[in-house]
Amino acid sequence: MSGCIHLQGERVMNEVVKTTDEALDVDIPNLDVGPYLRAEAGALERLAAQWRQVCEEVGFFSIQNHGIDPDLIERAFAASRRFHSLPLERKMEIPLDSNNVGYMPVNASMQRHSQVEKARKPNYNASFFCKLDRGPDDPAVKAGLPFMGMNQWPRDLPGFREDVMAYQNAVRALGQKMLPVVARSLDLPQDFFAPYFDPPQIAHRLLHYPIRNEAEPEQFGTGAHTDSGFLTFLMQHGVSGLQIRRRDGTWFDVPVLPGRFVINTGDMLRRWSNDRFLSTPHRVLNVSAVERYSIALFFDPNLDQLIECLPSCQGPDNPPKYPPITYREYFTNFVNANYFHRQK
Ligand SMILES: O=C(O)CCC(=O)C(=O)O
Ligand SMILES: [Fe+2]
Repeated sequence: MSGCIHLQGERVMNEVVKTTDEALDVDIPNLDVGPYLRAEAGALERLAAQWRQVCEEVGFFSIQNHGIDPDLIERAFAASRRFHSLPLERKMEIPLDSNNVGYMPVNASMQRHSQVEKARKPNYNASFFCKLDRGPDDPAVKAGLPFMGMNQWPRDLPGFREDVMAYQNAVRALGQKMLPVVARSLDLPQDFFAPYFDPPQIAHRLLHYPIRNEAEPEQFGTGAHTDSGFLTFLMQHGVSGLQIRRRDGTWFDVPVLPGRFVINTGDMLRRWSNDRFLSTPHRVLNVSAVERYSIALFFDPNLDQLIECLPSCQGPDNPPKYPPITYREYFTNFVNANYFHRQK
């Protein structure tokens, strides 16, 4: 199987990918980021060319040789299992708050922001959300800036915060390292994105998909949607369920790729790039007989930066399609539409 995955990655790289449908016949494309991270000569430009192709044609891909310690990943999943195994009352001591951090039980959100298809049922996943771990003296916390407050941590769960934050810090650092690749893939100077991610807006989500009631049709763990931001780094853990929509409207089952991150590009990058990069619809259906765990880290621009059509994605024949917007405005609309606690 892994040979097959590798060959598929090469096929996608060596031939021109024509459509999402063709690209998604066996696997999502895979990019080896190792040579770039080792600073090998020419690796940045080679990776940027591959990155451009998969973002223009598929919007979803995996990466290998990303340098994140497998033990750290295991510890993060162990922490997630320990948290989600707590009694509901314990988890509800830290309910998802106005900054969108804390615990959200099943059936407490619905993909209403999505243009993909009309959501008919709430999402059947429970999630622990956290962001950058700001302290009480952080200027953003003191100023009460929305979505930039302090995290809510469960009591009496030794090591949970440490393991979750170690994972977040590692993936965040990887996100920062990918910025020059995204910049070069869009024909921009390497350091173009740096000021927009100083610091980034992080949403870190430990997802738990309980076993589904098979009698319930359309009981999606996560309904069809596109992600709101820039890059999503997803780690699955043994159990599949993620599906990507092909252009013909059929759904492709993403295999579980041990140790590899699945990366997808989100709405803000699509808009920033004047629709050059995709924000591909996806959903989760846990058809297995076991619970599913995944960890999503949304690596997004600073909320207060103005996102204006990139200079390399416009021209006389290709005027900007969207007015400038802050990520704060876009994200606030997204959260208000999708999360029930925002409607109270
Ligand atoms: O759990 C997954 O595999 C995907 C989750 C997802 O798409 C999301 O949280 O936006
Ligand atoms: Fe998503």
